[in-house]
Amino acid sequence: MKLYNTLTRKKEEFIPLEEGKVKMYVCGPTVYNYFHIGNARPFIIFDTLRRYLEYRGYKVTYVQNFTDVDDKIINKANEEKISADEVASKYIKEYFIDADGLGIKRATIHPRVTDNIKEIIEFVKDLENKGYAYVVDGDVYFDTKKFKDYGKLSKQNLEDLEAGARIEINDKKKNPMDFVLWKSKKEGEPGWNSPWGEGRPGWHIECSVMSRRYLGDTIDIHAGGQDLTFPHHENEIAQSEARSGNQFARYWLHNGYINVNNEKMSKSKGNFFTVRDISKEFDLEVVRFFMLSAHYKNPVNFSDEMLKQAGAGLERLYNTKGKLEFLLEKLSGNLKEEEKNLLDELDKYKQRFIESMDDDINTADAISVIFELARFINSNLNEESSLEFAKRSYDLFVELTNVLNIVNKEKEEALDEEIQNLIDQRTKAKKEKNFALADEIRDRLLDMGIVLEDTRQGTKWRRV
Ligand SMILES: Nc1ncnc2c1ncn2[C@@H]1O[C@H](COP(=O)(O)OP(=O)(O)OP(=O)(O)O)[C@@H](O)[C@H]1O
Ligand SMILES: [Zn+2]
Repeated sequence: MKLYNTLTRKKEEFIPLEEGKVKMYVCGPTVYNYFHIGNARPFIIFDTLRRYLEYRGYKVTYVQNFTDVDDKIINKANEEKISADEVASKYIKEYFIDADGLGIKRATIHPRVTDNIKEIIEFVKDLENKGYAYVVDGDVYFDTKKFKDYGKLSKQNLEDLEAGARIEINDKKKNPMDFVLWKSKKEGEPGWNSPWGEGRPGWHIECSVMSRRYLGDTIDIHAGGQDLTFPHHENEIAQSEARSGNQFARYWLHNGYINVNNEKMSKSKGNFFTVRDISKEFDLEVVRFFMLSAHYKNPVNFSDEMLKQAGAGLERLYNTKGKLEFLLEKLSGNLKEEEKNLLDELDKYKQRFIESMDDDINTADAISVIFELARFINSNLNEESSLEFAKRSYDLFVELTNVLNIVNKEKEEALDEEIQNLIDQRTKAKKEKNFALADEIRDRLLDMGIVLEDTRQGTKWRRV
């Protein structure tokens, strides 16, 4: 399997450190609000990578953190006159409601920063002892000049970074690119005792610490949105590698942006849609399907129209599954002679699906293969087929859709009453010579798996 590694700017063969096992860390949400469709992208994409790795037989340990101490959380707590911990706990609960709706599997561990303060202090202390950190008035900074590889992920050297940086004036830092590891406590903020006085951790240190605590000094995959490459991930590398002397993460994966009118969806710009709001109008499985329909590195423009299209595509796959389930109940018998060649064709879909996913988790191509499989099933399976062939087709369809965790909800069958109602509308339309409407209703019924037969006694129907 190949993955595009931001560190080398190349698609590389994925070889885990330990055979058969994958250690993976994904930067999680800052919990002060419902998360938006842009934030949902890394959660869905890297959940899919994890599911695919598991499908290929790896044992995956998957860590996704919650940033539960941060300026934005503190501001929200002060606005609402509750504690930062209450804000974070509320939105962690809400996170899981939306993540479940999106079909995102729980991480092996979902650590919170505030449960790791002791480990963070120890880590910062180590950096200080090794000469990579300095203290000014109770703040601790990382000394970027001391870490010779600084800039290796974002491929910029320190001088260029400094020249291009629009960094706030801060007289306490020795160099503009230095970043805070520990911040002294200010009025109205939560704080913990430390060797440098009361304070709280900076942002970047949490991921270095939690990744090390739960996965070890060197991990296989570290992932997040493209905006995290610099400075967040660059700083994580500096902290972790300065401390351990070993490589931190071997494969760095970054997803592209979800945009609105070609601008990154973000909380600060206000151009965002929360998953919670979208869930009032769409089944969240449609959002998952929409995300997986594009390659994860490509930018994607988000709109209602795109979601509707994704919904229609998903519906087609449900219809194929419905047809297969119907046939499984009806058919009998072993493979027929003429079906033997078709079995080879079935297997080709599986191979092509695997090839697509092996190519830097190309879910867009993998979904195209599933659509082709659906077309194959629709044209090669009917009431004359054998049960065995229907079963093989069904098993493959379910196997592939399960890897992406799509098309696996129980859909209610269209009710007879609803069908009769549509047939009556069509009969009326035909009487009124509105043939376009009549045809439209017939096609709609066909999409629901219902075939009409006009007889002298009136219109009869049956399931496909
Ligand atoms: N528009 C977007 N498209 C794709 N990924 C995004 C987008 N916005 C944020 N992300 C990713 O979402 C994840 C969660 O990050 P976090 O909760 O810190 O959001 P954020 O970066 O504060 O969001 P915002 O940019 O809206 O303030 C990160 O991996 C981040 O890179
Ligand atoms: Zn992180």
